[in-house]
Amino acid sequence: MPSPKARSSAARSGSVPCAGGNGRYEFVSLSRTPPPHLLQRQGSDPTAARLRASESPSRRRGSGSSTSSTGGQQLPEEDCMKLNPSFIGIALSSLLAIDLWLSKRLGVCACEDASWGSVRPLMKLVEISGHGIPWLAGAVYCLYKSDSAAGQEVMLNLLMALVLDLVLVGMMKALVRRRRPAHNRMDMFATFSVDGYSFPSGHATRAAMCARFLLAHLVLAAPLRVLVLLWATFVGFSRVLLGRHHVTDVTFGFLMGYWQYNLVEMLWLSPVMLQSTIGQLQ
Ligand SMILES: CC(C)=CCC/C(C)=C/COP(=O)(O)O
Repeated sequence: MPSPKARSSAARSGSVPCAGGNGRYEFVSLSRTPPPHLLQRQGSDPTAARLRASESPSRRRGSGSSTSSTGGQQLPEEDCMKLNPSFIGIALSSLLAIDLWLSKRLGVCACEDASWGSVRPLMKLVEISGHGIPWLAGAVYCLYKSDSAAGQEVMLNLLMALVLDLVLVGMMKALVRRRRPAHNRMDMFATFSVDGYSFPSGHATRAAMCARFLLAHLVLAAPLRVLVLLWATFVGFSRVLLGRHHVTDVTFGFLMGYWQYNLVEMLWLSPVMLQSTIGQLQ
């Protein structure tokens, strides 16, 4: 084994330890060509293979073939590329790291002992206001109580939008399978199995979609319109404060909910269409 002193001087000079044939470690400079006896051994050494793979692309291209052939052993080019992180890969992992860090810092109501733990009950009320069950129950109740055809049409489409949202978010969660933040306590009421996953936030999609729906189909005074927008924003923000979601889950949830409303408009069920569909079924 190399002494700590040897290890630190190796780190300074950019060299790495390699196991020699007699079991001892020898140091090879990354910037200089290794001696011939080490070149031969690198062919079967995984550390050396990793080093070759992380060589600069210009040096690899210089070999003029589709395989790397340092030390006499052929290494497929695609293997080298997998080990070489792309710019997009680095950008994505940096974004992910910032997301994790920010979400953890903002999760100030994640439990009672957290810095804003005392407002957790209030945040849970906001959570319920964006939950699927009160919205579904409210839409069914209004549909039942509505005595105008126009009112029934709007409520029927709100019901369709809410079901569509549950299906699309469920599919997306099952596809992405991102875990919820580690600091989340899974004490949410009435969840589906996919709600164990984090991406995207179902509350954020519902809040964005329902806000657009209400603003488009309910004649509301200006202060109420502002209140609807504030409610939707707060529902999304409370997901991160409660520690339920990462920031990116909520951001994507808002975008998805906004887009879902366009889909609802495209699929809009009109009484005429419903009557003709029912007529065709009979
Ligand atoms: C049981 C019904 C009808 C809906 C489930 C609603 C729910 C719990 C969604 C999860 O939301 P987040 O993804 O924002 O945590």
